Amino acid sequence: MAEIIIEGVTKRFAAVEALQRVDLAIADGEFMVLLGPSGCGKTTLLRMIAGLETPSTGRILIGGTDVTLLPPARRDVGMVFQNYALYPHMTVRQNIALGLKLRGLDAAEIERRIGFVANLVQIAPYLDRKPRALSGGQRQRVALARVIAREPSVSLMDEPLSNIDAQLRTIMRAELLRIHRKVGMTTIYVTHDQEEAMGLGDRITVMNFGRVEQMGTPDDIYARPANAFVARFIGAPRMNLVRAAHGIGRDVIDTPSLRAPLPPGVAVPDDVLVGFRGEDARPGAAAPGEMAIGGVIDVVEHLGAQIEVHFRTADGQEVVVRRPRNERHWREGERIDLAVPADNMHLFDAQGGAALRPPGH
Ligand SMILES: Nc1ncnc2c1ncn2[C@@H]1O[C@H](COP(=O)(O)OP(=O)(O)OP(=O)(O)O)[C@@H](O)[C@H]1O
Repeated sequence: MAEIIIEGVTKRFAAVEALQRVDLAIADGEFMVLLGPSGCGKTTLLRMIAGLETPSTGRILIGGTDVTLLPPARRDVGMVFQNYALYPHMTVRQNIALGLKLRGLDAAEIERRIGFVANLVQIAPYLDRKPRALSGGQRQRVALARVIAREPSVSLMDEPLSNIDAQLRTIMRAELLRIHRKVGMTTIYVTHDQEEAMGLGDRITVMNFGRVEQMGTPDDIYARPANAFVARFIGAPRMNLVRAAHGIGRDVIDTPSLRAPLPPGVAVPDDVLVGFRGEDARPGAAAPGEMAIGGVIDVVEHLGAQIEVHFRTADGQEVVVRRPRNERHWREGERIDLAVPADNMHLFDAQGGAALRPPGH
């Protein structure tokens, strides 16, 4: 069992509080993604799980053992870094074999494991090459192979695909998932790329300023963001957040930009952000119970299968919608009404950013 528990972990570097009381539980065999903007503390948290940093306060447990003060070598974790960290003077085979020799495995077992991982990540033809004779993607696979061959119960990955071109990255992402399904080790994967996070994670932990903003399945985080930060960070294009600082009635918000029904049972303050995703707004009049929003088309961008249309609402706020290519002709300068189903509407407190939901949701 390699369940990982992070309990009240903080980390201070002089004046910087890199992590502020982080609590997390990662299940055995889970693929957990740590996602957040640059500087939010993802790498610091990963390095603490690896044993390369010590928490200022709190505890870390791996498989039920308190490892907070254990050195990296005694934690049974493998780490894949952004820069691969392969030994340049050794062949691929020697790079993979090194850690296995250090663990005292015999030659036959080392050969067996090299054969297995080379097959798994498809590097068999390159086993006798040095890293410099490999492409970025091939080096990446070697770095992965090296970790998998050790059979650690936990594997930690820090932006391992960031140096790979976009096309190969998509292939590698699918490969990572395939390998994870086969090998099943508990994996923690750091990225600032929300698309990568959505594609890979069984669950995602969204971080900001050293804090956990939300933890949940990709669908949870996409469909039920806990606050305005998560709503903006997940999804491309970003969720539209239209400010409504007045016009808030008992069961409807009515501003120059929009008219939106309020779900029953929600206590709504005087200053809210009304959120909806660009793909959930369709052109046309709102049916009863739907949200209506109007604006003038500012810019139209053709993206291939879809068209991204930027609007300006009556009170000057920007709204972006994404619609199928052939749905209609969008003319810059045209006035348009949009409708959003009530289920696709999100409400956030404009002050703290917390999602406003009826009790029990
Ligand atoms: N050794 C250190 N000394 C001082 N400050 C540090 C140290 N390591 C990290 N920090 C600070 O802690 C904060 C979190 O850094 P961290 O590297 O964990 O962020 P990150 O989310 O991984 O960012 P990125 O995506 O840019 O790698 C940052 O403000 C960083 O400057």
